Amino acid sequence: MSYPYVLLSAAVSLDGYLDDTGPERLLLSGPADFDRVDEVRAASDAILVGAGTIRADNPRLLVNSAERRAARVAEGRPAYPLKVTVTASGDLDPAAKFWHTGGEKAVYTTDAGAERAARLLGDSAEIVPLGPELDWRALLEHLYVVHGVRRLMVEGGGTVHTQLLRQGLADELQLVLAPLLVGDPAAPRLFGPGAYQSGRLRLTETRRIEDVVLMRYEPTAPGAGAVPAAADRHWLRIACELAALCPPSKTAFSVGAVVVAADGTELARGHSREGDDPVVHAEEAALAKIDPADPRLAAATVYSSLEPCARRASRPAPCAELILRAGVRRVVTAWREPDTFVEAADGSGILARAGAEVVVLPEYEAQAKAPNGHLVR
Ligand SMILES: NC(=O)C1=CN([C@@H]2O[C@H](COP(=O)(O)OP(=O)(O)OC[C@H]3O[C@@H](n4cnc5c(N)ncnc54)[C@H](OP(=O)(O)O)[C@@H]3O)[C@@H](O)[C@H]2O)C=CC1
Ligand SMILES: Nc1c(N[C@@H]2O[C@H](COP(=O)(O)O)[C@@H](O)[C@H]2O)[nH]c(=O)[nH]c1=O
Repeated sequence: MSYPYVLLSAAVSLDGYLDDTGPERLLLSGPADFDRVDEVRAASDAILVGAGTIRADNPRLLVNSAERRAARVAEGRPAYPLKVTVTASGDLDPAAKFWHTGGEKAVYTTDAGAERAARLLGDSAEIVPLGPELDWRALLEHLYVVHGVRRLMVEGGGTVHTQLLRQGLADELQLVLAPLLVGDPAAPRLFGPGAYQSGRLRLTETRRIEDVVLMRYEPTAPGAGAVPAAADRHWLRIACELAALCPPSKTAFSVGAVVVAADGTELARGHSREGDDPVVHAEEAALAKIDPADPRLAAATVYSSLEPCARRASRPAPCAELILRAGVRRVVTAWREPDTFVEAADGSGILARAGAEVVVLPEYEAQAKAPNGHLVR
């Protein structure tokens, strides 16, 4: 399953509101920040808002800068990103600006919502029913596969942001804090109550833009079980970057590994042949840096650019076994082991038979293979 990179964008008041309850849209951003938003839009393949935002704001969601549109066209992309909305009711005003400005539009909805939306909108948008309920993963996969969307900007509102963050589907948050207070409990909030992934997000940037502050965050908590979260991709990418640091070898793979606790805390990382050990494997090196009594291991995830090994000549225990002994029960990898050194190595089988979950994210296979090009076809 491949999804676009999902960027949640919003401006909030000091007391955490997205808007007030007045009839006009509350301008939290200033001119320079709206221009930054325009730039982020121009770098996106699609922009999504919930039906509530269409009803409340009547937005156009355009790339306003002619230069940015021209640059998109010069790159062979449409002048405007695809505009996307979600609705369960299908209650969409056909006169809203959303349908009459910009480029292509798509509506993701339920089977029941699709009927009403089709009746109201005619052919002004593609209408995609996703079953009795709207499944966000199915929506993201459809955008990726059918519309070729690789970068999705989500511009709210709170109902939509809350679901994507809770389900571990947001790769990045870009929040602007505006120096004003709304103070009305009936106003919409950025994130609603409920169960989110645990732990702290990673702050990647802060930037003053006139009188507002842009804060960029990345969720860090691994997914649970077989279901990948956006942070799983981040950590697997790090494992692949570590693989590129390995001293080259003609007789062993170059692999990187990271061990991450359920709350997104990195416990250790390692790569093949690191330090003075010419045969150490990435997972072995990473696990050796963690106290075996660390209680976080039981709910941790091991990210390994290559499937953990099943058999070893140079050491008594293969990495699949070391992972199980450490108590880890979730592994995310990019690439199943080819027959180069061991016939039918099946580290995933060893792990799965012992009750561990093995998640393969094939979109990172090329990156995991890159430092091993001389060993595989
Ligand atoms: N400051 C900022 O940066 C921003 C502020 N805003 C503000 O936020 C407010 C709107 O936020 P909010 O009311 O939360 O609305 P949303 O834009 O999040 O839209 C919510 C609607 O989207 C549809 N929807 C959401 N999730 C699902 C799902 N899982 N399945 C099916 N349909 C779904 C439903 O539509 P339906 O009811 O049709 O079934 C739902 O009522 C406005 O006041 C707006 O001004 C919005 C964006 C950015
Ligand atoms: N009020 C507000 C935002 N609101 C967002 O901007 C959308 C309007 O887009 P457009 O009609 O194209 O100008 C609106 O629907 C909502 O998603 N965004 C921000 O960055 N800062 C703000 O202060």
